[in-house]
Order: sequence, then C-alpha cells, then structure tokens
Amino acid sequence: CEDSSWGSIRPLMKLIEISGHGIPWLAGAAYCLYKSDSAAGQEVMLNLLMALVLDLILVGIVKAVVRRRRPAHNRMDMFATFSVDRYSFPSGHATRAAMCARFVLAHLVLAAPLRVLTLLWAVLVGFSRVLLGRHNVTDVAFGFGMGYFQYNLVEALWMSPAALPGLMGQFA
Ligand SMILES: CC(C)=CCC/C(C)=C/COP(=O)(O)O
Repeated sequence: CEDSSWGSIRPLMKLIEISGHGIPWLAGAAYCLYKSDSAAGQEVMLNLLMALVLDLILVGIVKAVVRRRRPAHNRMDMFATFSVDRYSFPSGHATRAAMCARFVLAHLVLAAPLRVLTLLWAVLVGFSRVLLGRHNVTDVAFGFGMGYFQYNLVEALWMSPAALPGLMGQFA
C-alpha cells in the first residue's frame, strides 16, 4: 500500500498490472486480427485470441474449485474483474503473462533485446501481483506453471488456415 516503505512504487506496479490484464490483451489481439492483411498474421492473431479466452476459462475453473481467498491486506481496486476473481489461486495475470510470453516468443520475429524484455515483463507481472498484495507467492508460481503448459495446449489446438475463411467470413 502507499503507506508502506515501498509504497511509492504502487502506481508503477498498477501500470504493470494493467499491462497483464485480459482486456488490453483481448482488445489488442482483436484489433491486430482486424487490421492484419496477411493470412499468416490473421492466423497468429486468431489463435492468440483463442488462447486468451481459453486462459480465462481455465483460470476461472481452477479459481472456482480451489476458492483460496486473496491475502487479507489486498485492496480490491482492480478494474474489470469476474466474480471468481475474488479468489486468488492461481493468479490469472501470471498464467496470461507466461502463456503470452511463450506465444510472443514463438510467433513474433523479435530482436534479442525485445525477447529479453518480453521475459522481463512476464517476471515483473508476477512480482507486481505479490507487491500489490493481490496474491501469495504460491498463486503466482502456480500461475506461471499453468500458463506455461497452457501454451502447449494452444499449440496442440492450433487453428490452421483451413478454418480461417469460414470464421473470417463471419466478420466481413
Ligand atoms: C475482464 C477480463 C477480460 C479479465 C479479467 C482479468 C483479471 C482481473 C484477472 C485476475 O487476475 P489475478 O488472478 O492475477 O488477480
């Protein structure tokens, strides 16, 4: 919180929280899908959208089953949450950060510094969850592991270009 010895970094931690929130990721992927004029780009963005939705569903299921309360010192001042987000296990930000970092590293051609920044961002998202008081360390550690394996699932369920014309026709 603001009164603690590290309180001055709370605004920065909240900025990192927003960078890992589902809404900017869903909106960004949908926008890139809409704007992309190559079949390859559309394929990647469509699969990223599917991955983000899959992540919300899986995290929602685990949260609803485990029902671990958030730390008592957490202030529930997050924007746009689902009802299961009153529970803390696993951290949805951590699953998304791990899954999206793997997705970005595997599917976007990035220079080495940007690849390092992607990994650093994912780690910072994890740190911010604990520093903001949103989660216990175990919520974040499990979230990272779950997000890592969710990416394997995304690869296994990858939607091929053959499925695209029909789907894209819905938006045209
Ligand atoms: C409203 C949408 C699209 C997503 C909710 C994202 C959210 C607020 C997840 C909770 O994350 P933590 O479990 O890390 O607190």
